[in-house]
Amino acid sequence: MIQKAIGLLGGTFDPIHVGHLRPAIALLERLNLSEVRLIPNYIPPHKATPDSSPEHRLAMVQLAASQTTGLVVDERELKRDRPSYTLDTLKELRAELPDTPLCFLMGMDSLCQLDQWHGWQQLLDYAHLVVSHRPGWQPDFNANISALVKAHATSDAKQLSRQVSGCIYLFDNPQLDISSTHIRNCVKEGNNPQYLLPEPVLNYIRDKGLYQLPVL
Ligand SMILES: Nc1ncnc2c1ncn2[C@@H]1O[C@H](COP(=O)(O)OP(=O)(O)OP(=O)(O)O)[C@@H](O)[C@H]1O
Ligand SMILES: O=C(O)c1ccc[n+]([C@@H]2O[C@H](COP(=O)([O-])O)[C@@H](O)[C@H]2O)c1
Repeated sequence: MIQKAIGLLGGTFDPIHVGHLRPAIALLERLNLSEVRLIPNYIPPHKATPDSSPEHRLAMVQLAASQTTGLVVDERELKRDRPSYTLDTLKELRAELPDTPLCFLMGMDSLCQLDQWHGWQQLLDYAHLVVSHRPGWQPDFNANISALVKAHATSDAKQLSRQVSGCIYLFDNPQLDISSTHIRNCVKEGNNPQYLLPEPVLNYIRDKGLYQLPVL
């Protein structure tokens, strides 16, 4: 029997912010998910080395999750000493949860570049993709992504509970112009990023002196 769906939000989370958390909470409700797992990556496949260590990024994700019912932290990618390919994570989760719909959440920037991901054509064999709109990223896809969306898109949220994988759902979320890059730059420049991220996460950044420019 098919179980209640879960959400998966992978990210570098350097640091985690409201642009991650609001769509996660709204999708928990919209898709009637039993939980959303926040999955910090170890080595981001397509990004420069994060400014802060995996330990700090995990601690910030834990602080954010501890404030919100339904958000939990999944540390599995931090335990793999190699690039954090989503396909590997989804294969592991599918083996553990064969009857559970897996909804991999991402922003529109990620969907627009999905055909650069490792094994991208197999992702939908293991999970649904649930995509939040993000300022600066229009759904004007290249030929690969257009074909993928055309073959798999559904506007029926309930479809994601009826099958365990294989759908693309575009979420009509309010767009939040927030990024980790902007927050890191705010801190570096001595500006105040309050309200763009949870207060305990900002306190952690200040306590640990993260994202400060090196003193020359
Ligand atoms: N403001 C946002 N709205 C919608 N989705 C977002 C937003 N910010 C991040 N995401 C999504 O969350 C996931 C993890 O993002 P990530 O941790 O790389 O944050 P980021 O803000 O994009 O980081 P950076 O600025 O360092 O590139 C990605 O799928 C990304 O598209
Ligand atoms: O599997 C891949 O090739 C791949 C390529 C780029 C990003 N991802 C994953 O997508 C999520 C968001 O990535 P990022 O770089 O926006 O933090 C995170 O879980 C990454 O590990 C995965």
